[in-house]
Amino acid sequence: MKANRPKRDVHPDLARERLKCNFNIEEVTNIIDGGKDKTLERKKIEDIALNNGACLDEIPDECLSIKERYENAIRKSCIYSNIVRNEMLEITGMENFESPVLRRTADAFFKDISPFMLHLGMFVPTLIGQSTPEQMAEWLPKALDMKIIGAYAQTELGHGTFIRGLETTATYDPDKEEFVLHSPTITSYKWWAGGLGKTANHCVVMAQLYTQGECHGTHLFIVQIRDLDTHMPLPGIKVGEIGPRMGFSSADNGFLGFNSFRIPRQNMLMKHAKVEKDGCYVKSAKHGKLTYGTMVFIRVTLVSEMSFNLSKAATIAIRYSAVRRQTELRPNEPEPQILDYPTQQHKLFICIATAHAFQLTSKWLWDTFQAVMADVRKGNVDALPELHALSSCLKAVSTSDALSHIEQCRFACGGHGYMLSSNLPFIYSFVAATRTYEGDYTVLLLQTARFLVKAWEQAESGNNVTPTVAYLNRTANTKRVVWDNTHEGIIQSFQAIAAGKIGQCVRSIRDRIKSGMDYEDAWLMTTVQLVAAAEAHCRAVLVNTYWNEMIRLTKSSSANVKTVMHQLAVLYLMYWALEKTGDLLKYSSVSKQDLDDLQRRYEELLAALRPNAVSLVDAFDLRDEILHSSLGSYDGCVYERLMEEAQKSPLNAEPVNPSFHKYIKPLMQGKL
Ligand SMILES: CCCCCCCCCCCCCCCCCCCCC/C=C/C(=O)SCCNC(=O)CCNC(=O)[C@H](O)C(C)(C)COP(=O)(O)OP(=O)(O)OC[C@H]1O[C@@H](n2cnc3c(N)ncnc32)[C@H](O)[C@@H]1OP(=O)(O)O
Ligand SMILES: Cc1cc2nc3c(=O)[nH]c(=O)nc-3n(C[C@H](O)[C@H](O)[C@H](O)COP(=O)(O)OP(=O)(O)OC[C@H]3O[C@@H](n4cnc5c(N)ncnc54)[C@H](O)[C@@H]3O)c2cc1C
Repeated sequence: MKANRPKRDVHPDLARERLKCNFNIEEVTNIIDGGKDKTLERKKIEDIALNNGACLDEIPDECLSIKERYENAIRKSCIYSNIVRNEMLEITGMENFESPVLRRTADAFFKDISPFMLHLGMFVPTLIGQSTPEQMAEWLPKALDMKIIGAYAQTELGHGTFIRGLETTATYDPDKEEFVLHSPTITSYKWWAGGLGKTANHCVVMAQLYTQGECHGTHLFIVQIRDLDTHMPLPGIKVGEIGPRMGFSSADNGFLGFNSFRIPRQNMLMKHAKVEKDGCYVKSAKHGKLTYGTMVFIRVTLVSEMSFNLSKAATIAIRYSAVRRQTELRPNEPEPQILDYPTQQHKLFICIATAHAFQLTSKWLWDTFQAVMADVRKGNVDALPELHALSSCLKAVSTSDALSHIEQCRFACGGHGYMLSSNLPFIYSFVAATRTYEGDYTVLLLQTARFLVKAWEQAESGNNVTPTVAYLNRTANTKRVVWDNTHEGIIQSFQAIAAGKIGQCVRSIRDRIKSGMDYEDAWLMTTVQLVAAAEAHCRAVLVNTYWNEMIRLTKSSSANVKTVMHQLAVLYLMYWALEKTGDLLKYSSVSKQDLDDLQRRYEELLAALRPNAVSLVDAFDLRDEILHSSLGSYDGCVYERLMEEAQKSPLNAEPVNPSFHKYIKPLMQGKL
């Protein structure tokens, strides 16, 4: 049911903030969306979804029981998927089913997450990326039409990171032309898959393939797990929900075990390898890791997902900071808006800049991904290692940075930021999971580090390396870069830090080998440094890409938009330079005086951005229905909304709670 919200006048402090804006908000929105057309398309889609849908709940999700929350999420998912199927995909085109607009609009329906998210987010992309044309023709239309609902079951109780260690087996039986899926141990039970517990009737399963007595490693299979009519688990399937967790509370993350469960041979996803009727294994892929393709795809999409989540948190915290007043600066003067405190600006303006940095970088990464995949389709897999290294580190660093900045947004809202009605705790717990899923932070940075060490050795011996590490050709044999406080200088310093750290890792590994260790131990002992080197490389990529994309995308912008976009990018460079002063001192010629100057310029930039702060978050163009926040709505009526939300607490349904008569009164009377 749709709840009606009273229309309120905009809070005078927010109204005054908007009058200070000196740039064209719509132009900035267009840059974020990827062009004027994209903004129009997004707005049209949002109108369709939000004018049709049951987006607001009478009772907040957090006041429902686990079961009620799930059932409500399913109800809304069905409404939303109908709108997606019947109206939105008409606009975006069927091939853009994963469009960020659909993801963004979904937030108006789900404060937390839809149990269908993994169907569209991973099941469908796996069908597209891993099926033969015949398999695609069989499964994809059913999946897009919601005739089947899928999950992605890879992780097991015993293994998430180490995919080669998965224990579920798929053994081919040539007599019946079937695979037999089996979970031999408790640790082999599939665990975590979103939507698997109660919602999905199909799933993609990763299992060790055995045929003709030989194990060929992990492969993907499509498996029906529930009856399409009764929804009962099929015989041989044990499936359920894994229990309450930190977030993801409206989705049914599931477990799944197989007891010699049979599926037809055609259910092995055979784009990159197949098993013939007689059991003969034939590999067609030119790269052994193409079955990991869905993970690479999601890692790429997560960078823009992080921008979106950060833009929500920044909008909430900045609007709140414009209406919140606290502490007299001088006796008898009005209390200032907390946004006037430079410490508050330091917490928050970096969130706006980072949302831009991730958004612009994510578009560039998406284009890179598309280009590499086009090459792969033609049989050229040369660029795959670089894409894997890039998507791994950008996923790791963007999720980790988004998480800590979102926490800063919560700190910036004081006690009220702790309220679920602010939505900051939901955003935080959603993003907290992204640092772990689709590859844990450390594990992915170590993947990037493998690539970097090889690239460093190439550059050291004078060979040209691939574009994202091309800076190694300039810096691999340089000791310290000369400090220069322009944007080019700061970007080069980040590259010098990365090169210096990678070089140090290579030397550590070599020294350890010289002292008698084997390569594996030398690598292991160096992993703390390797993670730091991969993070440094990622920061070098981020600052460079953000800067270049900002310049490219503002070429035809009006002067004030150019200025404000430039200011944000400079803020981003300076913030990270100041965060990494130890590294700068180690790998560049920066002096104490240079760092003091940088600090002063950073503080001046905070002050310069201050008048445009509210308009910069308005430019994210996040409708109240998407923000779900008592603190962040466009009108800024924070206190009215907090009070309104408080009334919805189930504890306020009755003036006296029965526990008073049952426990407190007897306690007071000494009768307990
Ligand atoms: C209509 C309905 C509407 C309903 C409403 C919903 C609306 C929503 C709509 C929008 C949809 C959009 C959704 C977007 C949001 C998405 C949200 C998604 C939520 C996701 C939830 C989570 C899911 C999961 O977590 S799935 C499980 C993921 N698991 C992992 O990531 C595991 C991590 N581990 C690994 O990746 C590997 O094990 C690894 C890489 C660590 C090691 O692998 P290995 O096999 O052991 O390899 P190794 O020996 O170390 O390396 C050998 C060699 O191979 C290279 N390598 C490894 N991986 C790759 C790769 N992927 N590509 C290329 N190369 C690779 C590696 O680098 C080595 O190279 P060399 O050094 O050269 O030897
Ligand atoms: C909300 C949520 C949703 C999920 N959804 C799905 C889903 O839909 N489908 C699915 O298949 N999976 C899903 N997952 C599982 C997820 O992909 C895994 O949890 C993730 O890949 C991490 O693996 P793990 O849990 O085995 O952690 P572990 O690998 O056990 O990590 C534990 C710690 O060990 C460290 N570590 C592990 N290996 C190494 C190493 N080689 N070197 C250094 N340190 C190491 C890690 O850094 C980490 O600190 C989901 C998880 C979450 C939290």
